[in-house]
Amino acid sequence: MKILVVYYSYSGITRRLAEDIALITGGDLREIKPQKPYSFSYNTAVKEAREEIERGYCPPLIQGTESVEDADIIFIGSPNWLKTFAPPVLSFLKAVDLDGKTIIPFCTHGGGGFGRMIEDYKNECKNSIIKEGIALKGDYSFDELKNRLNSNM
Ligand SMILES: Cc1cc2nc3c(=O)[nH]c(=O)nc-3n(C[C@H](O)[C@H](O)[C@H](O)COP(=O)(O)O)c2cc1C
Repeated sequence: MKILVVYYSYSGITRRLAEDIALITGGDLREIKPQKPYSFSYNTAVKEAREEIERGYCPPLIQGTESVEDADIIFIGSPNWLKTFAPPVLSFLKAVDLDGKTIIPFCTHGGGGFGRMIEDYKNECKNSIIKEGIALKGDYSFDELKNRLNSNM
């Protein structure tokens, strides 16, 4: 069973979670990178994110859209941005063929859990099997993650 761990991370917390998931599951790691990075200023980044999410904008990517044909299970990770996944993840979902794939969403957040992310994945990936997924705050422990992964797979 081939596992792929795909993620977008703005400030590194989701990257760490993605790396831990890849380590525990033996999956391949793939980072999604937008052509134009979001502002280093948190407040400006929130404004940019809000504007893009409101209009369903898919920012062009410089990395991450290679074929996922070989993967059976795809973990897809994002920070919770205004209750959903970050726009570069939407670009990824639209760029690759996820039909028939099992998707396990994961996110890191500042208290809002998945928000409405799971519903948004279900809307975007109508022909995929969307599992319950893993939402964690940045201060999760490796053992906690291991337990959550065991109950998800
Ligand atoms: C633009 C923006 C919007 C955010 N919106 C939310 C939110 O709606 N709910 C929440 O719990 N956290 C929110 N956060 C906090 C992030 O989800 C959290 O810090 C996350 O762990 C960051 O992951 P990263 O380091 O991989 O980018 C937001 C952060 C940013 C930058």
